[in-house]
Parts: sequence; structure tokens; C-alpha cells
Amino acid sequence: MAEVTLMEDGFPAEKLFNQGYSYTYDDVIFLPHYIDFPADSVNLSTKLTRNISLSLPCVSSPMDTVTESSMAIAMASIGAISILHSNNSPSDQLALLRSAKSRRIPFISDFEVKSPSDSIDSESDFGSSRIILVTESGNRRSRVLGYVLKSDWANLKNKDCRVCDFMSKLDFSVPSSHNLDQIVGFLSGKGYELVPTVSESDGEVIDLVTIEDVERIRGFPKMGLPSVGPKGEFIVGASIGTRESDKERLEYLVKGGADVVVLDSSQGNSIYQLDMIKYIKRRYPELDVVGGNVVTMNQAQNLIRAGVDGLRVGMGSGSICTTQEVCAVGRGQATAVYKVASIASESGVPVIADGGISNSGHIVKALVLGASTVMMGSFLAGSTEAPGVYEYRDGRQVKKYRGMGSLEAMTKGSDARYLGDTAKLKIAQGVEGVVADKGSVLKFLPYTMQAVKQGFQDLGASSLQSAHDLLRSGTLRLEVRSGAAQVEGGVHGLLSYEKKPF
Ligand SMILES: NC(=O)C1=CN([C@@H]2O[C@H](COP(=O)(O)OP(=O)(O)OC[C@H]3O[C@@H](n4cnc5c(N)ncnc54)[C@H](O)[C@@H]3O)[C@@H](O)[C@H]2O)C=CC1
Ligand SMILES: O=c1[nH]c(=O)c2[nH+]cn([C@@H]3O[C@H](COP(=O)(O)O)[C@@H](O)[C@H]3O)c2[nH]1
Ligand SMILES: [K+]
Repeated sequence: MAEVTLMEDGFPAEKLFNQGYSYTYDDVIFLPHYIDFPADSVNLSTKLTRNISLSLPCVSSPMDTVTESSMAIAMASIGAISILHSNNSPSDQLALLRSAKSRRIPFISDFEVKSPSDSIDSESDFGSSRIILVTESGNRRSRVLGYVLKSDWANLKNKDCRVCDFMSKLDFSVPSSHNLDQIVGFLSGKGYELVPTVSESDGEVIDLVTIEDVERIRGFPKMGLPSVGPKGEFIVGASIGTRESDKERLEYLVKGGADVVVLDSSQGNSIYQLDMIKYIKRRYPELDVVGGNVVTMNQAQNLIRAGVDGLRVGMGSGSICTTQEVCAVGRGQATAVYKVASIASESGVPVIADGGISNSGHIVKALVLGASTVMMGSFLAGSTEAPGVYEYRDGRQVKKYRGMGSLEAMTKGSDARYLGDTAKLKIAQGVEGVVADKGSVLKFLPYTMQAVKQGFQDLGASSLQSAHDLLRSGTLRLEVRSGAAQVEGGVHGLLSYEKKPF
């Protein structure tokens, strides 16, 4: 039978994104292709930068309501990465980095410490933990002697005594270089209920791991390989600005072993950033540098020429961003990612699609349109690993989330960048708000990424590389969704419903 030539159906990306419109993720939809492999076999491993490989294409944003040590540990433990924020002093940022780098298990245990001669006056002495650790001098850099369980203390008839009179003895620990499996092996081998992990270099108690913690973590879905560097430490990035003072911050971060630095700016194509990239590449040639943010090919080209190892893409697309309204500058995120990735791929520079991710479909779109990773703020800000405590609003548990260009964040620390040498008036480019509790990233990210794998399968893409090949060869077809098509693509026509993603 003679071969039939198919008629054109849908648009190749090159045609769709060159029509004078700025499209965002929701505007476009991919047409399905051909499936010849199971969803589970989709390989999402990728590169953050030229030299940093990840098994999961996710990055947490350098924002002070998203990324501190807990997030960095959790993300690295599932094969992703975090960028520590810089809305703090260089020494505080270094402390966050050291805290993350000192751990091998995917959580930070928060416990109080007392000395044997102390007393426990009230339940609040336990803080948020159910255990108080007892060390020789009552701080973490001293020999561990015992522990007190809140339940044991509550059952005491006479509470007017010293800790040493009723503590349980603890004369063992494990090195903080132990991973979860090694700790499990130790606890189950000895039949212990808990164990402190202690730094080999200075004897500091890092965490106190209980059987319950271990069971909770083991109940989460299994992911790929964790993001671990050559020294066995979690891979962690950090952001800096482009001021002269950021050179000192950079020195701290390099000392702390940061694996990558991200130059944090809404408009990366500036003389300040180009100078900073060249400075870093001269002074620390081994350190990977991510430039940005950019949304055009021209911006990207300048940063690539200056020597960046990765590009961060997005201007005004973030959930808390008001840049497009305030400054009239930016680009629809789907167009921005496609355009920048098109030019960056020619130089082998990976692209981070930053902002505007609110569901797994957005992640599929970002990655298939050329990004190597997605950076998220609001998607992660409601997690237990995000900084801050949960509050109650209208009966819902929520956490604070704010833009780094919001008045509140600027007042906290980033003033220098806004009230620079000449500027007198502070203009916000972001808002402060709250997001709903989502539980642990260790649980919801694995589910999200399983959904992403299903999207890749529908497109016939078994890996990021194969998705990018389909994109560039024009095999991948997409279309713009009309307003009605977008409504149709969502849930519609129901009187009420509940949306449970997993
Ligand atoms: N992705 C996005 O769409 C946006 C992100 N943001 C976030 O808000 C925060 C602040 O962003 P930006 O305001 O763009 O920060 P920025 O530090 O790049 O710029 C702030 C101001 O400082 C100036 N500046 C920077 N380096 C300088 C130097 N060496 N000498 C003199 N002036 C210098 C800049 O030109 C600008 O006027 C960041 O965390 C950023 O990620 C803010 C707006 C939009
Ligand atoms: O216009 C802005 N004003 C701000 O105050 C601001 N703070 C963060 N960002 C950017 O938004 C990204 C996170 O976006 P999502 O919450 O949508 O993930 C982040 O990763 C940033 O790129 C800002 N943009
Ligand atoms: K926005």
C-alpha cells in the first residue's frame, strides 16, 4: 500500500511562538503523540547547570518564605535542589548552608537541650518536641548524657527536682554522616527508640532521630537518587545579589561549600550582573553560576557570553509578582521558556523555568518547551519544610508566602537593593499573602512528578532529552487554547466537587 502523507495538524513550537503573542502555560496545550513505553520508565533526570546533575528537575526558589535548611535537605534527599535565600546577613546565610550540609537525613529535628543540674519548669520547656536532650553543659557541643520524654516528665509526681534525677541514660550516638538506612540499621539492631547524630568534626549534636521519625519518612513514596556531592553532602545552592557587598557574601558561601550560586535579579541583563559573572568566573572558576532572570534571547546571549553555567527564566510570571503591572515589562512564561531555551541549548546551558508553576501540567509544559528544571515558590511554600509556622485563617491551616520585592520582604532585609545609593522611594514589585498547608514535600513532590511522567508518556517522550528532540524536530505539536477551550479543559458543569490530586 502506498504511504499516506499526513496533513498538517497542530503547530510546531517554532511556528506557534513566532506570531507576536506572549503565551503562558495555560494558553497552550500539547497534542498527544505515540506511546511505546510505560509511564514509570520515563527518566526525569536532568541538569541544573553545566556541572550539576539532578535526578528530579525541581528547584526551590531563593525566597525567605520558601527556602532555608529544612527545604534544602528535603529537596536534596529526593534528588532535587534548593537555592537558599539571601534576605539575611552573610553569616546567617552561611549558617543555613552549614546546617543543610551537615545532614544526611531528610529532616531537621527540633529539640531543646538541658544540663543534668537544670530543672524542667513547664511543658513549654520542651518547645515543639516531645524530647529534651541532656548534655554535660546543656548545649549541643557537649557530651550527651541522657534524655527526658515529655510523657515521663508529665507522669512525675514531684516535678521539683533536677533533670539528672529522672532522665533516661543515653550513652550512644551515631556519626552525622550516617544516612537514614544506616540509622535504621543501628536502631533496629540495638532495639533503641532514638539516637542522637553527632558531627565527627566538632562533636556537636546535629539531630535526634526517633523510630517514629524513621517510620514517617519511610512511609513517603520512594524517589530517585538523592542529590549528593563528592563529599557525601547534600547538594545545596545559594543566591546572592550583584552589589559590591555580595562579593563578601559569596566568600562565605564558597567557604560553606555552596555547590552553585544564583544571581538573584528580576532583570539579569545588566552591567552589574555581567561584571559579577566575570568576577566569579575569574575568582572561583570551579563554582557554577546561574544568571538571570531573563526572558529574551538577547538577554540570554549576553549572559551566556559572560560565562553563566545556567539561566533562570521568568519575569513577572510568579504568583506573587506584580512586575508586569508595575513596570510594564516581562513575558508570558511559555514563550519566555521556549525562546530562551532555544538559544541556550545551542551553548549547552541548561534553563531553569522560574515562576508560574501551580500544577503538574505546568511542569510538563515548562520542561517540554525546553527547560531543564522548574523553580517553584508558591508550589512549595505551604509545605512543612518551608520556613515559618502554620496559622489558622477561616478554619484553614495556612503559611505565609511573600514576594522578595514585597514591601514586607524589602523592609526585612533587601532594602539595600531598593534604597540603593540614589533611589529614595520604595516601590513594591510583589505582594504578601498566605498559601494552604500541603504537608511534606517528601510526599507531594513524588506524586506530582509521577503525574509529570504520565504527561511525558502521552507525548511519547521517555526523557527530557527526548522531549527536547521532539520539540526541536517539530514532531511535537501544540496549539493555543481559546478561552472556552481553557474552561473545557478544567472541571466544569458540576454543582460541587472536591479536587484530590492524589
Ligand atoms: N522574576 C521576577 O519576575 C521578579 C523577581 N523579583 C525578585 O525580587 C528580588 C529583587 O529583585 P530586583 O529588584 O530585580 O533586584 P536587583 O538587586 O537586581 O535590583 C535592585 C536594584 O538595584 C540595582 N543594582 C543591582 N546591582 C547594582 C550595583 N552593583 N550597583 C548599583 N545598582 C545596582 C538594580 O539596577 C535595581 O535598580 C529578587 O529576589 C528577585 O528574584 C522581583 C521582581 C520580579
Ligand atoms: O515580581 C516579582 N516580585 C517579587 O516580589 C518576587 N519575589 C519572587 N519573585 C519571583 O517569583 C518566583 C516564584 O513564583 P511562583 O510563586 O509562581 O512559583 C520566584 O522564583 C521569583 O523569580 C518575584 N517576582
Ligand atoms: K504575576
